[in-house]
Amino acid sequence: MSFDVALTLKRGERRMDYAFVAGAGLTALFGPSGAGKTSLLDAVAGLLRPAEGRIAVAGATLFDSAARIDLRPEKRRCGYVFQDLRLFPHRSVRRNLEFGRREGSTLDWDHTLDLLGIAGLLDRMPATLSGGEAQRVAIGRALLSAPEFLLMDEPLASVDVARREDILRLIERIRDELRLPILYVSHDRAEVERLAQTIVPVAGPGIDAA
Ligand SMILES: Nc1ncnc2c1ncn2[C@@H]1O[C@H](COP(=O)(O)OP(=O)(O)OP(=O)(O)O)[C@@H](O)[C@H]1O
Repeated sequence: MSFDVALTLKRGERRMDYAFVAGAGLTALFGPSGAGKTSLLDAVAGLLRPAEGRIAVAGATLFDSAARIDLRPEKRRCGYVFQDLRLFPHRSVRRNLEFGRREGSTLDWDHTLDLLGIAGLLDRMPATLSGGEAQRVAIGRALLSAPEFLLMDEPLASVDVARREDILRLIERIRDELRLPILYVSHDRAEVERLAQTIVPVAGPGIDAA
């Protein structure tokens, strides 16, 4: 199993329940705005503590309330591509990529730059990048941390229509060549149907309340 999740998150007054298992490849969390997709990625990354439940990725238990397991974020070995990218604005692309870099990555530095087509951007500052370029740098930073799996939150959100296809193909290559399990958030059905081996509908708290 790539992802084996059964848990409850509480945010304010809201309670969100998730339960799914997924095999190899890309698993898409699909649902409307506010349904709780980003909250789940944060929980898998170890940035948001579940009220209860269990999270296992590729056979490793990251969180299990019953067994009192709660690995620290840096022990979870995930590459997280945030929805807002979170590149460091005062650091060059090179220094952004070096941050969190870890030896043992499936791809070395040169191959990563090559795969992403970002070798020519190393001396640029994030504010000077287009949406698509910034997205590729954020994906590069995640890959260079030698992750065991990837979390990607709406990676096409800040990419203009003309560059969408490039990023879609890139994500397909990461999925097929690196074979990392990917948990991917989107609210676009066509995108999800193209990319995902497993689709997990996230209905959100509105359904619970009904
Ligand atoms: N820091 C927070 N404190 C309290 N409630 C929060 C917090 N962040 C999110 N929420 C609530 O949790 C619920 C799920 O939010 P979340 O961001 O996970 O949804 P989402 O499906 O990722 O939405 P979107 O597609 O708009 O990013 C929402 O009702 C939201 O208002």
